[in-house]
Amino acid sequence: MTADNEAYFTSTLQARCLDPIPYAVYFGTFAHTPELGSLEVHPRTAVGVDDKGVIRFIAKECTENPLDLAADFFGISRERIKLVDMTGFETRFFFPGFIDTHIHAPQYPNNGIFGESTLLDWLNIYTFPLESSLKDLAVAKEVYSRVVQKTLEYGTTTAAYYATIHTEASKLLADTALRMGQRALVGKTCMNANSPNYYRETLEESKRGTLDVIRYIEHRDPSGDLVKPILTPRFAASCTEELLSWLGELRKVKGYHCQTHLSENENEIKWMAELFPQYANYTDIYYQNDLLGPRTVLAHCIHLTDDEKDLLVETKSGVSHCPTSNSSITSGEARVRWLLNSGINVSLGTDCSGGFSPSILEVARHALLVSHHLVMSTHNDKEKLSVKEVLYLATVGGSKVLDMEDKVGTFAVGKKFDAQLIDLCVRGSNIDIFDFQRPKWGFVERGQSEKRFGNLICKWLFNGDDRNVCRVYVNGRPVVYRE
Ligand SMILES: Nc1nc2[nH]cnc2c(=O)[nH]1
Ligand SMILES: [Zn+2]
Repeated sequence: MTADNEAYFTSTLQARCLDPIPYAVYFGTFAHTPELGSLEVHPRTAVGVDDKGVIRFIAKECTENPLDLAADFFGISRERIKLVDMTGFETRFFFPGFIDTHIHAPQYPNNGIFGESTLLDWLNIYTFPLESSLKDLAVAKEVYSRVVQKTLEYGTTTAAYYATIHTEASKLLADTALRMGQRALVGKTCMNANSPNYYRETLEESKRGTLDVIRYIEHRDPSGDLVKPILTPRFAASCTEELLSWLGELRKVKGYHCQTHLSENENEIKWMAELFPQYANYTDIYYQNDLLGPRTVLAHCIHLTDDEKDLLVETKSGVSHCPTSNSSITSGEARVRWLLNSGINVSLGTDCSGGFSPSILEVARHALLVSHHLVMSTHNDKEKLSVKEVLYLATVGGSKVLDMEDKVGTFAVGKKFDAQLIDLCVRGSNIDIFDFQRPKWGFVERGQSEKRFGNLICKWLFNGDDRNVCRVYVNGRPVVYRE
């Protein structure tokens, strides 16, 4: 740990990860997607959250005073419980926080800057020069605080981040997530081959840096409740076989999370075959080096063969679908339905800055549109993803891929309160709700809520943005608070 890092952390004693969590009861409309293709909407619902940020009770269509209910349940006085009552706002609803399973924090300044490039030239022209500049901790501090703040404002409560090859700057990213209260997996990117001289490490530096960052994160958040390390070989091409197998061994022995890229671009796949001729295919490189498993996140997976898909099924590896990036740098259209039907967990990633948007809501929208494009070429209507399905990928899908299904993704007793409060009618909103479209909850018959609210959720998916995010909670703590 450097003096710089220590000062950064302790200078912010208001670090949100250290704030006490209030006992609270949230009262209003709750929506979530517990199963693929389902949407549940529960008006007048009280959700009680304890001082560990855990949801302890859910009272649907509650007619009691929620504070009395919570005081009884927790066995403490009403004064010690925070009431967040949104029942007076019929166009507001709580939704589970979004989970971004693939984002390159250091690339955030390049969002929207990719020209006409495709993956391999994009890396050399735009990406490596920017990433290498984060060796400077002042640059890293600015970039990381802005990307964490921005993703929180878009409702991302959990993110799996790639940092750079730099050890100290990677630690700073973990500190930034902790300080701002975002749930995160943070990985020091490993690159000891086929990378420019100005942005490459030796095998020894990569191993030492990886262990150093893991130890640092585990020291900062010993329970791993908020921030955890993740092994991050950039992609097979940027690592020697020796580094891949060392990381694979570490993963197998210690059970760490792991993230990398797979089958994104056709030229990339050809390059892998040239670099690793002894392996059956691209996926086999990771398979034989023990990098696949239920805590492994594979970004893209666009051009997989049946054999490769079978390796993901066998190892229970998860996929991060990144449709914004795949359209921007012309990588292709991932066959999400095929992956889901094979039993593979699929989630969504912004892939900033291959993708131009930090918003998982926008990525969900693109996932739906890309699935329509797939139908236009395959003429198989079953490829289409619905609004409910892409919202599932944005929440529950992410929780499964990151092995956090017991913790986040839906509102359920025993899970953490990671949530966003959405207001469809906020001033300046991009969404226009007409009077005849308002939910008018007082007149909704039991069991009709989803029908009444479903179209509003569609309007949110297609036209919503950060202006509609009034509040964001992670682990029961408010981390974004507007008005
Ligand atoms: N989209 C994307 N693909 C990669 N493959 C290797 N590195 C990267 C990266 O930074 N972004
Ligand atoms: Zn990526």
